[in-house]
Amino acid sequence: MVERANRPSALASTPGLGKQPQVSFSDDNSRVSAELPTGETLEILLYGATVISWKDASGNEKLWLSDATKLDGSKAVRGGIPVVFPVFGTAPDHAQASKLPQHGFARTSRWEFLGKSTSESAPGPPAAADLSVKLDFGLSSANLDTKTKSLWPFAFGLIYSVTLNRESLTTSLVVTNDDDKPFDFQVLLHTYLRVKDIAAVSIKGLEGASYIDKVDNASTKTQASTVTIAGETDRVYTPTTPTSEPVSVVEAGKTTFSIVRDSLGNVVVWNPWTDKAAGLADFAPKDGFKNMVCVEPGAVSGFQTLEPGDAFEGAQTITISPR
Ligand SMILES: O=P(O)(O)OC[C@H]1O[C@H](O)[C@H](O)[C@@H](O)[C@@H]1O
Repeated sequence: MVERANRPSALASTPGLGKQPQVSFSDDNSRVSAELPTGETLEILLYGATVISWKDASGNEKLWLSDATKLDGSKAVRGGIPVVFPVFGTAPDHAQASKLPQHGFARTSRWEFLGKSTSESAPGPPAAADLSVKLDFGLSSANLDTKTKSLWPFAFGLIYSVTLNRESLTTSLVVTNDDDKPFDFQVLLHTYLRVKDIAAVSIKGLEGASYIDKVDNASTKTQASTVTIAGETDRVYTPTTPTSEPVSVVEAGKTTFSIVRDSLGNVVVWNPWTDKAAGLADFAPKDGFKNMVCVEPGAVSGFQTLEPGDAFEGAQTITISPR
Protein backbone atom coordinates (compact mmCIF):
# COMPACT_ATOMS: atom_id res chain seq x y z
CA MET A 1 0.00 0.00 0.00
CA VAL A 2 1.48 3.35 -0.97
CA GLU A 3 0.12 6.35 0.84
CA ARG A 4 1.08 9.89 0.08
CA ALA A 5 1.67 11.83 3.27
CA ASN A 6 -0.10 15.16 3.53
CA ARG A 7 2.27 17.97 4.15
CA PRO A 8 2.45 19.87 6.42
CA SER A 9 0.13 17.89 8.68
CA ALA A 10 2.01 15.98 11.33
CA LEU A 11 0.89 12.38 11.09
CA ALA A 12 0.46 10.47 7.88
CA SER A 13 -0.68 7.24 9.46
CA THR A 14 -4.29 6.31 10.06
CA PRO A 15 -5.51 7.18 13.55
CA GLY A 16 -7.24 4.39 15.41
CA LEU A 17 -5.41 1.63 13.63
CA GLY A 18 -3.21 1.06 16.65
CA LYS A 19 -0.33 -1.07 15.57
CA GLN A 20 0.74 0.85 12.47
CA PRO A 21 4.09 2.47 11.76
CA GLN A 22 3.92 6.23 12.35
CA VAL A 23 5.36 8.68 9.83
CA SER A 24 5.68 12.38 10.63
CA PHE A 25 7.28 15.57 9.35
CA SER A 26 9.22 18.13 11.32
CA ASP A 27 7.43 21.49 11.63
CA ASP A 28 9.65 23.05 8.98
CA ASN A 29 9.22 20.07 6.62
CA SER A 30 12.97 19.57 6.53
CA ARG A 31 12.89 15.99 7.79
CA VAL A 32 10.68 12.93 7.94
CA SER A 33 10.59 10.42 10.80
CA ALA A 34 9.21 6.92 11.11
CA GLU A 35 8.54 4.71 14.09
CA LEU A 36 7.55 1.05 14.15
CA PRO A 37 4.94 -0.12 16.67
CA THR A 38 7.79 -2.03 18.34
CA GLY A 39 9.73 1.21 18.95
CA GLU A 40 12.46 1.29 16.27
CA THR A 41 12.92 4.75 14.73
CA LEU A 42 14.36 6.43 11.68
CA GLU A 43 14.96 10.06 10.77
CA ILE A 44 15.76 11.36 7.28
CA LEU A 45 16.63 14.86 6.12
CA LEU A 46 15.14 15.82 2.76
CA TYR A 47 18.48 17.57 2.16
CA GLY A 48 20.48 14.77 0.55
CA ALA A 49 17.78 12.24 1.57
CA THR A 50 20.32 11.68 4.31
CA VAL A 51 19.40 9.13 6.98
CA ILE A 52 20.55 10.94 10.15
CA SER A 53 19.28 8.57 12.83
CA TRP A 54 18.37 4.90 13.17
CA LYS A 55 17.55 3.58 16.64
CA ASP A 56 16.62 0.16 17.89
CA ALA A 57 13.61 -0.44 20.16
CA SER A 58 15.68 0.42 23.24
CA GLY A 59 16.64 3.79 21.78
CA ASN A 60 20.25 2.83 20.96
CA GLU A 61 21.54 4.89 18.05
CA LYS A 62 23.09 2.76 15.29
CA LEU A 63 24.59 5.53 13.14
CA TRP A 64 27.28 8.07 13.98
CA LEU A 65 26.44 11.75 13.44
CA SER A 66 28.92 14.54 14.10
CA ASP A 67 27.96 17.02 16.83
CA ALA A 68 29.23 19.77 14.52
CA THR A 69 27.43 18.75 11.35
CA LYS A 70 25.22 21.25 9.57
CA LEU A 71 21.64 20.05 9.20
CA ASP A 72 20.35 23.27 7.64
CA GLY A 73 21.15 22.43 4.03
CA SER A 74 24.30 24.54 3.87
CA LYS A 75 26.74 21.61 3.70
CA ALA A 76 26.70 17.84 3.22
CA VAL A 77 25.88 15.99 6.45
CA ARG A 78 28.86 14.62 8.38
CA GLY A 79 27.46 11.31 9.52
CA GLY A 80 24.39 9.15 9.00
CA ILE A 81 24.08 7.84 5.43
CA PRO A 82 24.86 10.46 2.76
CA VAL A 83 24.08 9.29 -0.80
CA VAL A 84 27.04 9.67 -3.15
CA PHE A 85 26.07 10.22 -6.82
CA PRO A 86 27.13 10.59 -9.66
CA VAL A 87 30.81 10.61 -8.68
CA PHE A 88 32.76 9.17 -5.75
CA GLY A 89 35.49 11.58 -4.63
CA THR A 90 36.46 13.72 -7.58
CA ALA A 91 37.25 12.66 -11.14
CA PRO A 92 39.31 15.45 -12.74
CA ASP A 93 40.23 13.20 -15.69
CA HIS A 94 36.75 11.94 -16.49
CA ALA A 95 35.15 14.03 -19.23
CA GLN A 96 31.58 13.92 -17.88
CA ALA A 97 32.37 14.06 -14.15
CA SER A 98 35.36 16.40 -14.03
CA LYS A 99 33.39 19.48 -12.97
CA LEU A 100 31.46 17.79 -10.17
CA PRO A 101 32.18 18.55 -6.50
CA GLN A 102 33.53 15.80 -4.20
CA HIS A 103 30.96 12.95 -3.99
CA GLY A 104 28.62 14.66 -6.48
CA PHE A 105 25.41 16.56 -5.86
CA ALA A 106 22.89 14.02 -4.50
CA ARG A 107 24.02 14.60 -0.91
CA THR A 108 23.67 18.38 -1.26
CA SER A 109 20.34 18.53 -3.12
CA ARG A 110 16.89 18.70 -1.59
CA TRP A 111 14.94 15.56 -2.46
CA GLU A 112 11.18 15.14 -2.68
CA PHE A 113 9.35 12.83 -0.29
CA LEU A 114 7.33 10.52 -2.54
CA GLY A 115 5.39 8.58 0.08
CA LYS A 116 5.42 5.70 2.51
CA SER A 117 4.37 2.10 2.31
CA THR A 118 3.96 -0.41 5.07
CA SER A 119 4.15 -4.14 4.78
CA GLU A 120 3.90 -7.31 6.79
CA SER A 121 6.35 -10.11 6.32
CA ALA A 122 3.85 -12.78 7.40
CA PRO A 123 0.27 -13.52 6.24
CA GLY A 124 -2.68 -13.32 8.62
CA PRO A 125 -3.64 -10.64 11.12
CA PRO A 126 -0.96 -7.96 11.38
CA ALA A 127 1.48 -8.65 14.15
CA ALA A 128 3.49 -5.65 15.29
CA ALA A 129 6.68 -7.66 15.09
CA ASP A 130 6.24 -8.26 11.34
CA LEU A 131 5.65 -4.67 10.28
CA SER A 132 8.07 -2.62 8.27
CA VAL A 133 7.87 0.84 6.77
CA LYS A 134 9.41 2.05 3.53
CA LEU A 135 9.95 5.72 2.77
CA ASP A 136 10.58 6.77 -0.83
CA PHE A 137 12.47 9.88 -1.96
CA GLY A 138 13.03 11.23 -5.45
CA LEU A 139 15.55 13.50 -7.15
CA SER A 140 15.68 14.27 -10.85
CA SER A 141 17.46 16.68 -13.13
CA ALA A 142 14.31 18.83 -12.98
CA ASN A 143 14.95 19.43 -9.24
CA LEU A 144 18.51 20.70 -9.71
CA ASP A 145 19.51 24.35 -9.72
CA THR A 146 20.91 25.77 -12.96
CA LYS A 147 24.49 25.73 -11.72
CA THR A 148 24.40 22.04 -10.73
CA LYS A 149 22.68 21.14 -14.01
CA SER A 150 25.47 22.83 -15.92
CA LEU A 151 28.06 20.67 -14.12
CA TRP A 152 26.39 17.43 -15.21
CA PRO A 153 23.94 18.12 -18.05
CA PHE A 154 22.00 14.84 -18.17
CA ALA A 155 18.33 14.02 -17.65
CA PHE A 156 18.22 11.43 -14.87
CA GLY A 157 15.93 10.16 -12.15
CA LEU A 158 16.80 8.78 -8.72
CA ILE A 159 14.44 6.93 -6.41
CA TYR A 160 15.87 6.24 -2.97
CA SER A 161 13.94 3.87 -0.72
CA VAL A 162 14.69 3.46 2.96
CA THR A 163 13.02 0.50 4.67
CA LEU A 164 12.97 0.10 8.44
CA ASN A 165 12.45 -3.37 9.84
CA ARG A 166 12.80 -4.44 13.45
CA GLU A 167 16.30 -5.83 12.96
CA SER A 168 17.47 -4.12 9.79
CA LEU A 169 17.62 -1.08 7.59
CA THR A 170 17.61 -1.33 3.78
CA THR A 171 18.60 1.58 1.59
CA SER A 172 18.13 1.15 -2.13
CA LEU A 173 18.83 3.50 -5.02
CA VAL A 174 17.38 3.26 -8.51
CA VAL A 175 19.05 5.37 -11.19
CA THR A 176 17.25 5.93 -14.51
CA ASN A 177 18.57 7.52 -17.65
CA ASP A 178 15.83 9.83 -18.94
CA ASP A 179 18.13 11.38 -21.53
CA ASP A 180 18.59 10.55 -25.21
CA LYS A 181 22.32 9.86 -24.70
CA PRO A 182 24.20 7.52 -22.35
CA PHE A 183 25.78 8.81 -19.16
CA ASP A 184 28.42 7.48 -16.76
CA PHE A 185 27.99 7.43 -13.00
CA GLN A 186 29.26 6.08 -9.71
CA VAL A 187 27.14 5.51 -6.65
CA LEU A 188 27.89 4.81 -2.98
CA LEU A 189 25.99 4.66 0.30
CA HIS A 190 28.37 6.46 2.69
CA THR A 191 27.27 4.74 5.89
CA TYR A 192 28.72 5.96 9.21
CA LEU A 193 28.21 3.06 11.64
CA ARG A 194 28.37 3.83 15.36
CA VAL A 195 30.74 1.62 17.36
CA LYS A 196 31.62 1.62 21.06
CA ASP A 197 35.40 1.52 20.64
CA ILE A 198 37.19 1.38 17.31
CA ALA A 199 40.12 -0.42 19.00
CA ALA A 200 37.84 -3.43 19.63
CA VAL A 201 36.39 -3.48 16.08
CA SER A 202 37.19 -5.87 13.30
CA ILE A 203 35.52 -6.12 9.92
CA LYS A 204 34.91 -9.60 8.57
CA GLY A 205 34.09 -10.65 5.02
CA LEU A 206 36.78 -8.74 3.15
CA GLU A 207 39.46 -11.41 3.53
CA GLY A 208 41.17 -12.06 0.20
CA ALA A 209 39.71 -8.90 -1.39
CA SER A 210 41.96 -6.59 -3.35
CA TYR A 211 41.82 -2.94 -2.35
CA ILE A 212 43.11 0.45 -3.30
CA ASP A 213 44.80 2.03 -0.31
CA LYS A 214 44.06 5.74 -0.58
CA VAL A 215 46.37 6.56 2.32
CA ASP A 216 49.32 4.78 0.62
CA ASN A 217 49.53 6.45 -2.81
CA ALA A 218 46.50 4.54 -4.09
CA SER A 219 48.55 1.33 -4.19
CA THR A 220 46.74 -1.96 -4.80
CA LYS A 221 46.92 -4.51 -1.99
CA THR A 222 45.23 -7.73 -0.89
CA GLN A 223 43.45 -8.03 2.45
CA ALA A 224 45.11 -10.88 4.30
CA SER A 225 42.71 -11.33 7.24
CA THR A 226 39.97 -9.39 9.03
CA VAL A 227 40.29 -5.59 8.92
CA THR A 228 41.30 -3.79 12.09
CA ILE A 229 41.71 -0.03 12.34
CA ALA A 230 44.58 1.63 14.21
CA GLY A 231 45.24 4.72 12.11
CA GLU A 232 43.78 6.71 9.21
CA THR A 233 42.07 4.19 6.93
CA ASP A 234 40.65 4.90 3.48
CA ARG A 235 40.32 1.82 1.28
CA VAL A 236 38.25 0.83 -1.72
CA TYR A 237 37.69 -2.92 -1.55
CA THR A 238 36.51 -5.20 -4.33
CA PRO A 239 35.37 -8.31 -2.46
CA THR A 240 35.73 -11.60 -4.28
CA THR A 241 32.72 -13.09 -2.51
CA PRO A 242 29.14 -12.58 -3.82
CA THR A 243 27.41 -9.39 -2.65
CA SER A 244 24.96 -11.60 -0.72
CA GLU A 245 27.81 -12.71 1.58
CA PRO A 246 27.78 -10.34 4.55
CA VAL A 247 30.50 -7.90 5.46
CA SER A 248 30.27 -7.77 9.24
CA VAL A 249 31.38 -5.42 11.97
CA VAL A 250 32.49 -7.38 15.00
CA GLU A 251 32.97 -5.56 18.29
CA ALA A 252 34.79 -7.30 21.13
CA GLY A 253 33.98 -10.65 19.54
CA LYS A 254 30.29 -9.95 18.88
CA THR A 255 28.76 -9.19 15.46
CA THR A 256 27.00 -5.84 15.73
CA PHE A 257 26.30 -5.07 12.06
CA SER A 258 26.00 -7.39 9.10
CA ILE A 259 25.80 -5.81 5.64
CA VAL A 260 24.64 -7.49 2.46
CA ARG A 261 24.70 -5.73 -0.88
CA ASP A 262 22.79 -5.84 -4.12
CA SER A 263 24.65 -4.82 -7.33
CA LEU A 264 27.20 -2.79 -5.35
CA GLY A 265 30.54 -4.43 -6.06
CA ASN A 266 32.74 -2.28 -3.83
CA VAL A 267 33.01 -1.61 -0.13
CA VAL A 268 34.86 1.48 1.09
CA VAL A 269 36.18 1.42 4.64
CA TRP A 270 36.99 4.86 6.07
CA ASN A 271 38.09 6.19 9.42
CA PRO A 272 39.77 9.62 9.54
CA TRP A 273 41.63 8.98 12.81
CA THR A 274 43.22 11.87 14.75
CA ASP A 275 44.84 14.21 12.20
CA LYS A 276 42.21 14.02 9.48
CA ALA A 277 39.39 14.41 12.04
CA ALA A 278 41.21 17.44 13.49
CA GLY A 279 41.24 19.03 10.04
CA LEU A 280 37.53 18.50 9.33
CA ALA A 281 35.67 21.54 10.69
CA ASP A 282 32.37 19.66 10.86
CA PHE A 283 33.79 16.62 12.71
CA ALA A 284 33.03 16.66 16.44
CA PRO A 285 33.92 15.62 19.00
CA LYS A 286 37.46 15.41 17.69
CA ASP A 287 37.90 11.96 19.23
CA GLY A 288 34.60 10.86 17.66
CA PHE A 289 36.60 8.72 15.22
CA LYS A 290 36.80 6.19 18.08
CA ASN A 291 33.03 5.72 17.86
CA MET A 292 32.55 5.35 14.12
CA VAL A 293 33.57 3.37 11.11
CA CYS A 294 32.32 4.01 7.61
CA VAL A 295 31.50 0.83 5.72
CA GLU A 296 30.25 2.10 2.37
CA PRO A 297 28.78 -0.22 -0.28
CA GLY A 298 29.11 1.30 -3.73
CA ALA A 299 29.85 0.88 -7.41
CA VAL A 300 32.97 3.02 -7.66
CA SER A 301 35.61 1.00 -9.53
CA GLY A 302 35.47 2.92 -12.78
CA PHE A 303 32.10 4.20 -13.98
CA GLN A 304 28.83 2.48 -14.87
CA THR A 305 27.40 3.53 -18.22
CA LEU A 306 23.64 3.82 -18.37
CA GLU A 307 21.98 3.82 -21.78
CA PRO A 308 18.91 5.95 -22.51
CA GLY A 309 15.80 4.41 -20.93
CA ASP A 310 17.86 1.99 -18.80
CA ALA A 311 17.82 1.69 -15.01
CA PHE A 312 20.35 0.58 -12.39
CA GLU A 313 19.43 -0.52 -8.87
CA GLY A 314 21.87 -0.89 -5.99
CA ALA A 315 21.07 -1.57 -2.35
CA GLN A 316 22.40 -2.46 1.07
CA THR A 317 20.70 -4.17 4.00
CA ILE A 318 22.29 -3.63 7.41
CA THR A 319 21.17 -6.11 10.04
CA ILE A 320 21.84 -5.37 13.68
CA SER A 321 22.40 -7.71 16.56
CA PRO A 322 21.14 -6.69 19.96
CA ARG A 323 23.89 -5.15 22.15
O1 LIG B 1 34.71 14.74 3.63
P1 LIG B 1 33.81 14.01 2.66
O2 LIG B 1 33.71 14.71 1.33
O3 LIG B 1 32.46 13.74 3.26
O4 LIG B 1 34.49 12.61 2.40
C1 LIG B 1 34.75 11.73 3.43
C2 LIG B 1 35.45 10.47 2.91
O5 LIG B 1 34.58 9.79 2.04
C3 LIG B 1 35.06 8.52 1.55
O6 LIG B 1 35.09 7.59 2.57
C4 LIG B 1 36.40 8.65 0.88
O7 LIG B 1 36.98 7.39 0.59
C5 LIG B 1 37.36 9.47 1.70
O8 LIG B 1 38.52 9.74 0.92
C6 LIG B 1 36.73 10.77 2.16
O9 LIG B 1 37.65 11.48 2.96
